Amino acid sequence: MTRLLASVANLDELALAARGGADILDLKDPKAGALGAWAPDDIARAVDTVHLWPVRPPLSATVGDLPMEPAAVTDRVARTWACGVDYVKIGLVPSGDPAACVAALAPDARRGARIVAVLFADLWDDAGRLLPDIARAGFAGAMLDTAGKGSGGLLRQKDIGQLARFVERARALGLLTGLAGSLAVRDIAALLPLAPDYLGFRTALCAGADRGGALDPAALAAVRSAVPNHADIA
Ligand SMILES: O=C[C@H](O)COP(=O)(O)O
Repeated sequence: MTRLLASVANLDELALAARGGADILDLKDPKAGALGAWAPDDIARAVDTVHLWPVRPPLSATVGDLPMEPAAVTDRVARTWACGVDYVKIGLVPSGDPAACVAALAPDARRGARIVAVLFADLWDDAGRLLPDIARAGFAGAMLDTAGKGSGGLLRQKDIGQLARFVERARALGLLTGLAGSLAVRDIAALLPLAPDYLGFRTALCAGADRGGALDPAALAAVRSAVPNHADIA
């Protein structure tokens, strides 16, 4: 079953996205880059907020667009995980040493941190190349997204066959799988047959598809109605 991940920029949007039926709430500052991070205090506040709700959707948090230096990456992932989220998303880019960063995170994963690697379809020729390392390091999942939000979106960067191979390869390695990257409502029907664990959205949830603008409940409702709701089906 494919779930809907909604990236939210603040606590108001966190509540709006939950009310709108998002399955995974992703704490991200869209104005601060592809993986713009919330401040740690705000992440902790979001964790406290959802703990008061009768039904608590999983929370993920991004760590910012970091250079591929093991010390920087491990520090940010550990600090974000310590805030109490369910998943920490870390972007991997081909410059620097992404493989060393993945290996350096293995001890955190062994201690229980659920880490999701975000690979960027517009930066990696073979986005699946690092998947075996990611699985070996004990990451919880891997997703494909786009770094350049003006790059036309995921389906402009990779064709359906390439996306299917990425999802299959990650799944075969035991990883949760996600797809994102300026996805629009019209893209959803083509992606659902690949059965990723989740599809991620920010741009499509905002009025006028303005990623830095506010989350629009009507836009979220349109996305929600295109991604079958597992709660309705169950
Ligand atoms: O993780 C999901 C992303 O926040 C998607 O953002 P986007 O739809 O603006 O590419």
